[in-house]
Amino acid sequence: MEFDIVGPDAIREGSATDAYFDRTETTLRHAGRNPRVIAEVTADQFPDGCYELLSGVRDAAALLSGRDLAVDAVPPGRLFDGGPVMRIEGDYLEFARLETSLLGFLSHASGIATAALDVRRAAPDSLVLSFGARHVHPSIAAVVERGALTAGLDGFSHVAGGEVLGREAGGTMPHALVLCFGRGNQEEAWQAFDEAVGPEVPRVALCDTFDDEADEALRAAETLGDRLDSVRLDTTGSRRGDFRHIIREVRWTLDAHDHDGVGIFVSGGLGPSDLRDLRDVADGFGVGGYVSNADPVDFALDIVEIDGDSVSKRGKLPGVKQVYRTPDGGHHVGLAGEAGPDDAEPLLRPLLRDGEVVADFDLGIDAAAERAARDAESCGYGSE
Ligand SMILES: O=P(O)(O)OC[C@H]1O[C@H](OP(=O)(O)OP(=O)(O)O)[C@H](O)[C@@H]1O
Repeated sequence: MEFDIVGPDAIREGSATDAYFDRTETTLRHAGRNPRVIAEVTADQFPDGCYELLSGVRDAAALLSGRDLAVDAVPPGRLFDGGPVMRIEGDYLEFARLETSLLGFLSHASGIATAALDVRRAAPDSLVLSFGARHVHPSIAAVVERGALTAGLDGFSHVAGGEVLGREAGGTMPHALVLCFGRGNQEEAWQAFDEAVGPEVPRVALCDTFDDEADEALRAAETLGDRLDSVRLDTTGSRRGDFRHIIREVRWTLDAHDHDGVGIFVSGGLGPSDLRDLRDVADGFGVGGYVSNADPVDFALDIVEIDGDSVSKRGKLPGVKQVYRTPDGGHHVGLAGEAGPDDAEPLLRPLLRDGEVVADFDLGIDAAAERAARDAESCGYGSE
């Protein structure tokens, strides 16, 4: 049996498309038309103060590379608010059928990265890990984890996603491990984990499986002593009551027994408002669904110039555009042929020429994360 996965070959050669692009190609070839066009990928036409974080540019570059196209793009990790994030110039039939996958790459990845930035900004000084790959189709696990890292989260859980990204996944123990040792035998589970895993794995004991969190946390600390890095509380929603109070009680109990070096890591159904509420009492967070289940950004691809003439469908803005970041963090959209605002930085930069990624266009995760952090600060994204 095969998985329901559209493979890389179908994406690259363009059968991963909507059928109407097949019809369009057939019709244009029949009519002998293949105009030179400029098309832009845009979410909102005008800035409205709601920034989003761009991701997926690397996959877009992989899709469009090797073709006779000139592509300009906003680099991954930049925040945007209205106007194009990508511009493609070429014969229309060179890329018509790629629109479906191109928009999917950018839309899904940017939605996830934006949600991850919400989380990052909610707890800027806490350890925050991405746990949400379990909620999505495994074929996009690397997209989730790249988005998390681009937004500045500190790590992620998906092993194969990490292999795609060239980064190592992190994690300690699930409830299943503790359950396998049985009720009343949590010490055995924590002890066996400590004996079994490599020294590089932080000893984080899951302390909510059978008994009271404060009780289990103390037992874990007494079992592993100085080797215990942290306890993880993943108290299920139906038993949670006042999670902040539970965390403070665990902290109190650990401190009262001279285990003040043991950190408290919490997870389970958390989003930005929870992190704001808990960031002063917890040392770290695992966030899953809030990031991985984010709505995709509503990108569209629109032709804005054909054979040198400005054009657009109704409701879209004709003409080739540039987007700018001003020193105060503002985002501006203007025609590419006109001057931008004073001291503004143009954000659309050459991405592909002659089928190759332009040498200084850095598609790496670290560069993207640095841009995201800088932009979020300058735009005041998510500051409360
Ligand atoms: O709720 P999210 O933010 O999406 O977080 C993802 C999951 O991580 C935690 O599971 P855990 O690692 O404890 O797994 P387990 O319950 O299967 O042991 C938590 O219980 C969530 O189910």
